[in-house]
Amino acid sequence: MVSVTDVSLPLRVPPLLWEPMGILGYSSPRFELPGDDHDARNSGASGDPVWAAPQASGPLSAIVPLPGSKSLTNRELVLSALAEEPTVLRAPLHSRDSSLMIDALRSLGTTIEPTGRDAGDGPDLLVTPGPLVGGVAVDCGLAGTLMRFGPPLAALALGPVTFDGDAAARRRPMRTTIDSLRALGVEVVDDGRAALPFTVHGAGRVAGGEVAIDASASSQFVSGLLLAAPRFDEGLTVRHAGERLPSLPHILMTLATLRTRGVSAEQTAEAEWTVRPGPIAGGTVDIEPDLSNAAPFLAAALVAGGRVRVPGWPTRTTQVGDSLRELLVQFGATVERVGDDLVVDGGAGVVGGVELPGIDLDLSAGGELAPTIVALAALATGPSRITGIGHLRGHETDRLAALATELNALGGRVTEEEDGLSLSPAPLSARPGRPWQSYADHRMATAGALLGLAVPGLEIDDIATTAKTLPRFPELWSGMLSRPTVALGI
Ligand SMILES: O=C(O)C1=C[C@@H](OP(=O)(O)O)[C@@H](O)[C@H](O)C1
Ligand SMILES: C=C(OP(=O)(O)O)C(=O)O
Repeated sequence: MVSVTDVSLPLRVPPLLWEPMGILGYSSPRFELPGDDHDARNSGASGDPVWAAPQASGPLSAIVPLPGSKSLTNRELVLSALAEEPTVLRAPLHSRDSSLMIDALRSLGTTIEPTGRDAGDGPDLLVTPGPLVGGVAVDCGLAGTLMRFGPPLAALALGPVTFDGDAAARRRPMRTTIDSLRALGVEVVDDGRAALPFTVHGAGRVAGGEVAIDASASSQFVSGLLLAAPRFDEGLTVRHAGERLPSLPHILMTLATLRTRGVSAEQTAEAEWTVRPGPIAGGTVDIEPDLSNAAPFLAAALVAGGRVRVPGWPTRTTQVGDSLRELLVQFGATVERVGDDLVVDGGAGVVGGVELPGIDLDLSAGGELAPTIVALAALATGPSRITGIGHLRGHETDRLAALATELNALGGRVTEEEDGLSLSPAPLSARPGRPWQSYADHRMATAGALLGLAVPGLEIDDIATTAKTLPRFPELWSGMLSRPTVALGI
């Protein structure tokens, strides 16, 4: 759980000592491949070298420490910018998505500086709110959290704020953000496509009140409004009127982060949430490790066999990644807590002859886990059906099409349905010269790496795209595969 406590804030650090877009090396979605023993040859769709997905040489015995949650980091950055006092974010995520959020908030008038501590994945951050100013352009990259959380905050700025992003970001659904702001009296100018790019003309205040929206394409439409709502004159009640609502845990996470900072934020009906106006506290906020990014690593135990341990698994959390504890059991894993850590044991694993069962699963609550779960289902010996994930067509890429295309290119038998995917068992094999395509989607890239444990010769076109939420993915992945058993003692 995040916690807010009063601390004495550290001294300001000169900004030049730390520049997230420079020194940490994720100013673009590409970054240099870390030195490991996997060949980089041929060329992927991005023009970068392909990454030869490593196979496991034996059962795993790995401890994989994961950096901070994307969803918590970007919520806490927004709340810190809107707070009445400074906040220290401890162990935040440093990745492309969080870096873009930091840049956006800085340009809007927030001061964000590193503090002393860096446990290896980047420094803690001191966020000092300032008056929100317009006249700026925000690059959302491909970050859903920025394109949906940024505009309601920009409505509180004085002046125009233009939002744009990657080519793929211009295809992501934005209509509900635009329509809801207009319904609240905020001027938004777009080119008629109800997509990026568009401009929010902030008037320095938003009256708030009530708004009915269709959040069936993304829960982030709800979260974005709720995060800014304490600063609206009357607060806000958001009512979802669409036929389905994906990713409910992420809305509950939003309410929890608001409440932890002293804001009244409640679910007031089945699909209705109310945030009352009031000050947002600062203090110190601890960011949990990203449990959704744990998915491919923990699932690796089921494929390669052996045990994978993720340190610092929270005992109570709003992260949907916590549901991996049940999901992986459905595939036959043993999952246990050891102290503060989570350990997944996959026995001999697929490569050791274990047959994974097929599954029938509604994943609407945890769509961001789908690429990992679908990859496991593709290795199962029984048929699977994964439903409730139609909204994944509006994620980083159309994930249903991408998963079906890439798995079928390996010989899989995957069918796209309106609301999900069905899979029939089939042997998978890599086709020389035809790497697994990531479609600029970090979770497609990690799903490919997971399959590569069991599919000899599999190459990934663009492993660097994992920098969206986990810049050290290739390094962590090869570390997981190479560490000696005894030294780790698990
Ligand atoms: O609010 C958030 O932090 C998120 C909400 C979800 O979005 P959708 O509701 O669009 O699936 C999730 O998939 C995404 O990775 C992060
Ligand atoms: C859907 C995802 O990201 P975003 O926050 O960009 O929507 C994701 O990380 O799986």
